[in-house]
Amino acid sequence: MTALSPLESFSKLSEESSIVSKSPALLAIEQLTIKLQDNVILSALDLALNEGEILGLVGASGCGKTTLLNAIAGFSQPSAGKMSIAGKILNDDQRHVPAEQRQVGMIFQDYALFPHLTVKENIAFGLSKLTKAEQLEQINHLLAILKLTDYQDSYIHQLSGGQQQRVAIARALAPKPKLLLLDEPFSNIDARLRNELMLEIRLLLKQFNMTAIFVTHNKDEVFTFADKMAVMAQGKLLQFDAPSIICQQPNSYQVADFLQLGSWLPCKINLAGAQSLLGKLDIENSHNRQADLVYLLVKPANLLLTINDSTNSNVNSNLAMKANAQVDYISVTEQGYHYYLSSLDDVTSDESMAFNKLSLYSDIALSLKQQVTLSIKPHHFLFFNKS
Ligand SMILES: Nc1ncnc2c1ncn2[C@@H]1O[C@H](COP(=O)(O)OP(=O)(O)OP(=O)(O)O)[C@@H](O)[C@H]1O
Repeated sequence: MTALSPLESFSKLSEESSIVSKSPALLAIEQLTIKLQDNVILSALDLALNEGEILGLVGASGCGKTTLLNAIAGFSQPSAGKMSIAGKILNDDQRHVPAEQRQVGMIFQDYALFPHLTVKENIAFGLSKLTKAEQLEQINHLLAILKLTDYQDSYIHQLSGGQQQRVAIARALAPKPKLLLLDEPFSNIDARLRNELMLEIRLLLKQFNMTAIFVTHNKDEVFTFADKMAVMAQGKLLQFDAPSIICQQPNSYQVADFLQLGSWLPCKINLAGAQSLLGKLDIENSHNRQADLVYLLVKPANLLLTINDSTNSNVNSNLAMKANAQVDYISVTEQGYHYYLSSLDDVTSDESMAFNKLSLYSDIALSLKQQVTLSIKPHHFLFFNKS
């Protein structure tokens, strides 16, 4: 996850906790269905965004993220559903407001800036309805806020990727849209600069109280940039909430698995608790949720590692414990060694309980195929059905 300073985390959390809806949604989408060449691409999708909120849209390739942006921008016509911005209906059974009348700005992945125009001329594009004096005032204001004044007469190829992106944002903000759509805005930015730029642009959008939706393949960008997160799969919205809530309480196996919130331990729940190859897990109300086979979401920090090595004095008390896992994969990361562990063949008679790719970070150096003992720290267990 992209690291935030404590202050940034605090301010982001305060913002997240204050996003409770008090006024009608700026963007309201109800039961939106889009068919392209007779294929249903978006299916009965509901979404509401308040003024000033930034939404990060994630989902596997082909799930319909760009199709949703295009529908909001007015580039494609829904086959059913209703959509409105600031109370103005854009689409319903009778209406389809054309793109140019929607007050929606769009920033494309490659920015689509005009190479033959200067920075200033690029920003002026779309301001033709204003007088020359009004245009100049608006352009100078944006140049100053986006720190582009010194580059106003430069051509696009003379700018860095980050500067080009700021021009694209200035051009999109110039006509004062009610909603800004950004398709993978950070994918062309050098990883080293990305975090800094995201925080800068987030602050800027907040200054304008701009409502925005951005598409990304990188969930870490959502944590840094967005107030809300929408997880999509196969044209449907799986979960929509603040990113911190989705991380702590994913609503399905699919969401937790897509966001890689942890790894999976098969368990069987009966009156005694949850049975797994890492021992019995005490859970509340297990009589309410007896289930054949469920999957426990295991965050790396909740796994405890014991080395099965008689020379290690720290683990003498555990010498009687039998190894239940082996190391399958090792990499070195900032958080220590990263291991994938799988269950040993002889620890279960039931294949369905076997685990693999349990993810664990540790400072202890292990070798491939080394046998270890794993256990789970007691915590609020999250179990999911796979289907
Ligand atoms: N013009 C079109 N005609 C028919 N099908 C289309 C058209 N455009 C997109 N699709 C299909 O719609 C589905 C969703 O595409 P879309 O581009 O919205 O996905 P995405 O989530 O943005 O993907 P990616 O993350 O790869 O950009 C895909 O299966 C795609 O093949």
